[in-house]
Amino acid sequence: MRKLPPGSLGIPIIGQSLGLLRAMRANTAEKWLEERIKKYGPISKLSLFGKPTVFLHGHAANKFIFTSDGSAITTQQTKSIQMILGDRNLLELSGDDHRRVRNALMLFLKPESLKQYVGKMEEEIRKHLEMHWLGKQQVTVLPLMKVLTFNIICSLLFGLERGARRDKLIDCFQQMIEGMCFRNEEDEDVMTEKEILHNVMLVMIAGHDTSSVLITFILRFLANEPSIYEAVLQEQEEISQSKKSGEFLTWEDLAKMKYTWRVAMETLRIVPPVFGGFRKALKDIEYGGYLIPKGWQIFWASSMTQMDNTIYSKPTKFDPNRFEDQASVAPYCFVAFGGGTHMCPGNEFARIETLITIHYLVTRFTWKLCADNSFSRDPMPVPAQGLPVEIMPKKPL
Ligand code: HEM
Repeated sequence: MRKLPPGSLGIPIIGQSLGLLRAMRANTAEKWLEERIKKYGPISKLSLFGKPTVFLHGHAANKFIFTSDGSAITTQQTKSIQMILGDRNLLELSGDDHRRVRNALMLFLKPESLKQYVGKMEEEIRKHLEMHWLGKQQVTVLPLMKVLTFNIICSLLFGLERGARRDKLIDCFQQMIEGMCFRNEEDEDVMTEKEILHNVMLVMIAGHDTSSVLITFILRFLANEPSIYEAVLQEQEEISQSKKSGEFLTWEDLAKMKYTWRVAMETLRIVPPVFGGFRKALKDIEYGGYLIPKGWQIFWASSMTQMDNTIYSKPTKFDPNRFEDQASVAPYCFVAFGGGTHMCPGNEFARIETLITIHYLVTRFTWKLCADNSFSRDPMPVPAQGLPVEIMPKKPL
């Protein structure tokens, strides 16, 4: 007879939701989960957001969740996310429906399309720095990065100005819309109007909130780690010096920003913007000797795997060189972008906007932190006071 995982479902409806939310606000959610793991092991039951839940910890569990075939485990978001994004967004879809909608979205997010956006993103970043950073002595980074990443995603999705660059971009965007509005052999629309709307909403939200947190925390780590800052600066100065004044960055320049991307990955490891996620068991599942009953929620947490000292030595140390040889990072151990069929399709987009922004920030400004290093989760990480910094310009934009 298979048994349920250890742990308690807590009081009806509320269960442990308040405890976890409180811990997230206080930035002690990792500790909260660690205590569970110590007490019950890597598989335990609890009750979150009104549903019986099994919390699974570790890279083997990540693999199990991300690679499970759609007939056993499906994605499921909390009611509040469903209400904001609608029930036909990618995160809610599985199987053929998910493949169809995701393929349409990938027309916009694939590397060949992304190559066209480098100049457009750079324009947005320069404009942003001119408007919000130049001439200021102090800025608050997180809200500004939210404005920037929102403007980038809006400008790429909707705000195409006249000119040769627009003509190029419009082709890509048109491809995405055509992909979404494509008709199959039976002359049916590949995506319904509702799916187009729900997924544009998803890209707008998923595409700016996460990257803004990443860029903000990179700035915080760079301010605290002078030798790492120097190495990033050197990499970016070399690229800057190879260009004529005002010349745009190219796809090849971005490929040279290897160390800067390692810094970004280490930031994503220690402060993943997405703490974890939810799935739902579609049938009774056996895992690790326990039963996960049909209909129960499954909860995974990226932070827990990425701070596991059996995977990353001295996990609290900020060390970008861990990612020098990316092949040495075992599968399902770096899950800031998730994994499997629902793995973030915007990871390359995020990489490009992050690298260009950091390029401009380190080559044009220096900054000093004006608040302590604490942060809370809401549910995304929010640094103390939004990360106010004192800034000094180095050279014109
Ligand atoms: C640092 C930046 C980012 C991080 C850390 C991040 C993280 C994630 C994670 C963890 C998931 C998987 C959720 C799950 O499996 O439950 C996800 C999914 C998704 N992300 Fe991102 N993301 C980032 C940037 C972006 C950007 C820039 C876009 C779009 C331009 C985007 C669009 C999406 C979409 C559409 C999904 C749903 C995919 C699916 O269900 O098939 N993300 N993201």
